[in-house]
Amino acid sequence: MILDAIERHEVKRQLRKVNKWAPKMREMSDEELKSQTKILQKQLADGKTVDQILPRAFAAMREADLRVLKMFPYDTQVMGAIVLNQGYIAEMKTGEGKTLTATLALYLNALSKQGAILVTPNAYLAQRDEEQLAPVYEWMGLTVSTGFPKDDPDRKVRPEEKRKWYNSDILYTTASNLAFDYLFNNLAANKDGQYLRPYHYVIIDEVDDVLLDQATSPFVVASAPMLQSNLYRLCDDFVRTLVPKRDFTVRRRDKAVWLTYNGVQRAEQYFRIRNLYGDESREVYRHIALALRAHYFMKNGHDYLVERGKVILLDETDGRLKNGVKVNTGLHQAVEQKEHVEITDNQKTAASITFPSLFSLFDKISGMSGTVKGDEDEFINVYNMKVVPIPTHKPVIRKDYPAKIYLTTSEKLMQALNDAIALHKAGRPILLVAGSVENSEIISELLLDRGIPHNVLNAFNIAREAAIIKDAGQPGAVTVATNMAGRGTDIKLGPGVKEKGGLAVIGTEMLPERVKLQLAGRAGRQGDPGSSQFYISLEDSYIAKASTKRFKKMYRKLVDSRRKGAMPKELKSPRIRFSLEMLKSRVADGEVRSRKKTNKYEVALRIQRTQFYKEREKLMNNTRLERTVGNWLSEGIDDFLNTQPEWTPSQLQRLINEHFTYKEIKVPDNLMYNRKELKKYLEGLCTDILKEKYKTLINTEQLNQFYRAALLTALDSCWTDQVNYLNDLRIIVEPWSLAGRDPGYVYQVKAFNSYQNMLREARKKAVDNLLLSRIKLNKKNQLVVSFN
Ligand SMILES: Nc1ncnc2c1ncn2[C@@H]1O[C@H](COP(=O)(O)OP(=O)(O)OP(=O)(O)O)[C@@H](O)[C@H]1O
Repeated sequence: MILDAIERHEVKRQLRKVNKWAPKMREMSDEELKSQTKILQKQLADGKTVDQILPRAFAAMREADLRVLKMFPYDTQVMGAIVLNQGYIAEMKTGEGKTLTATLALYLNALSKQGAILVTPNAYLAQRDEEQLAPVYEWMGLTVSTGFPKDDPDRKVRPEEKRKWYNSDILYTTASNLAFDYLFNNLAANKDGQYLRPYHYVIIDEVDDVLLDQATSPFVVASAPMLQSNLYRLCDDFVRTLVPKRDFTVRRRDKAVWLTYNGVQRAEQYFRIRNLYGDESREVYRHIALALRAHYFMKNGHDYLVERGKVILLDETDGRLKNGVKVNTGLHQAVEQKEHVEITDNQKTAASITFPSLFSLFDKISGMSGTVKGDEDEFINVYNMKVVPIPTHKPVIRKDYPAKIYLTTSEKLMQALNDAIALHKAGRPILLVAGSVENSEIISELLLDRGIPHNVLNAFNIAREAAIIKDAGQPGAVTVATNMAGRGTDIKLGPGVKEKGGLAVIGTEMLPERVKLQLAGRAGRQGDPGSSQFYISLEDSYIAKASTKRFKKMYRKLVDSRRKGAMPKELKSPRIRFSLEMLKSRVADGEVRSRKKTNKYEVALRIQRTQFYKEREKLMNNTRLERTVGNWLSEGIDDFLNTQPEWTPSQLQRLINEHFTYKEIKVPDNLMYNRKELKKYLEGLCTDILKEKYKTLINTEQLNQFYRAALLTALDSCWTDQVNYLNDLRIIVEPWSLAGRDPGYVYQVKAFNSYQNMLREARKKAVDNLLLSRIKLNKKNQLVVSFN
């Protein structure tokens, strides 16, 4: 509390300073105002700190916002921006104008010419914000860009173009584009393929979505397809024979499912294996776990769609299609098997990163959102970010009615529809929110039956999103949407709508608290009137997923009384309301636990990734690799020789033909078969083979190029295996808890050892690449290397 007070005091002190500058900025001509950018940049160059120039910079940008965008950031918005500059989270209610708030903090932090990035949860918002705000940044002499092609998001982009984006002073992008670019930048074969500069400052818009809700899905870059495993089919068949409870246990709250003793025995019989938990059955166990997850946690129309023979995953929090996200390697394939569609190639993970790891790479990170209340502790503990609440500019007058609860889905929908239609007849625009794509279509049909014209916004018609939102605030407009129309969507009210009571948000499903608040927040923005009303049934999927024995008992009792007829449709008992609250908080706790678990696992990967990328970067920038090559060869040879205590001539011959040269080599008869002599001989052999290769090359630059390609290829392929191993390891260590051991601990030990092994493997692979590769020059005298 005391800290909060100090914080508030500091924010107010800065705000006063900004306001003091305001009249001076107002008097300036446009040219004088624009020249502030150069003046402030010079002040920074002369040694002033960002905090010292904040008042003048904010005041200048604020005046620019007024002149160019015709909006003057309110005091509350300046306060929000001060918090953003401190590297904290500004908690600003929905509709308070976070988009405009960010302009101040981005401008200030871009002045040092190291780049300032604003991350939004989806491309629609990034593009909308960039287009709206580019005029003011450019007016002030800064460059701005989006971090993806605006014409066609799927267009392949060359490194030069990306470099231009990332060199802009200000960049608007999505967290997933940022993650992919980071991974690809670090997979580049040479400097020309890279485009990133060190990360400086980032504002994460809707920070709870990015750092909490999406914290557990890793972003994955895939490489060569793995051999398709028929284990998907076998395990799918097997899982269909299992009986819940007897053979396996499902714990929905943290999405865990495991075989019981009985289930393990059945598996061992079915697959004719001795020990399901043994190393040799690792893959069988993993595929059974995947099949169980596909069957018990992934629901068609909710978690994924099957469209034209393809399974497409849906984002749980915002109902959008997930691009490139794999929930867990292999789950996608397990779902495809369950749905009997063609199984896509399961690709090997070449690189992967989670958002928390990605953002830990920035010098300064800040965030904003309207729904961070209740998660302050997690932000402080995990990210060291304080949450600072910002007052609203005008009081919020939106009416949030308590949820109406029903027994069945159809009762709930009928009531929601009746109420919606009444409001529609009164001329208010309605946003009718469905819990899934499937339900949005059902609601749409019901509306059609009643002759109510409306728009539908779901993952199927994302292309029309901007147009649909534009109409959504007109008098009498009805928009049916999944929770895609949540975060960030700004519905502008049409003429006369305020007088009629503003936008009415009608939710038709029980939702996690933050998603619900975001949806309600589409109405009553900027002090406008508006309302929100949610309709819940005890059959909602949120409830089904989290239900307990006690809850189910209560449900059955209610069904009984309903049969007897004596019950009103709306359930008003405080006990039911209370049980639902309990259920909600249990789900939230489960999510916190699951994030903790993921973060714990991610730590090992994060440390290894940083270390690996550092090594890789060093190799890539080294222009004289002879010494490194010499060391790697020497270590690689040691590793080969260490694989057995004694060597016979025929074994040595085989080693040479497998890893050194395909040619017939005559090993001298007088060679002593001890380690020292063998190593000396093999090193000599390496030198000869390499010398032979050099003859093809024309200069030392080409030699270095060859070395680099050989070593990087070796490192990358071993790293790919390592990332896949770590991914699999998460599932594999789970049964250790049955043996009373902490799976997290087992994971860390195994992960650490495997990194050392990977480095050794890379040395050996490098020997192969250096010696067994074929090199030639093409017609333009460029080097062409082919590895096996
Ligand atoms: N200072 C201002 N003066 C006038 N209008 C403003 C001002 N600031 C914001 N607005 C308007 O308020 C509306 C809401 O702003 P915005 O969409 O940025 O809110 P938000 O805080 O991002 O909401 P959400 O939490 O839903 O993402 C927009 O229409 C914007 O143009």
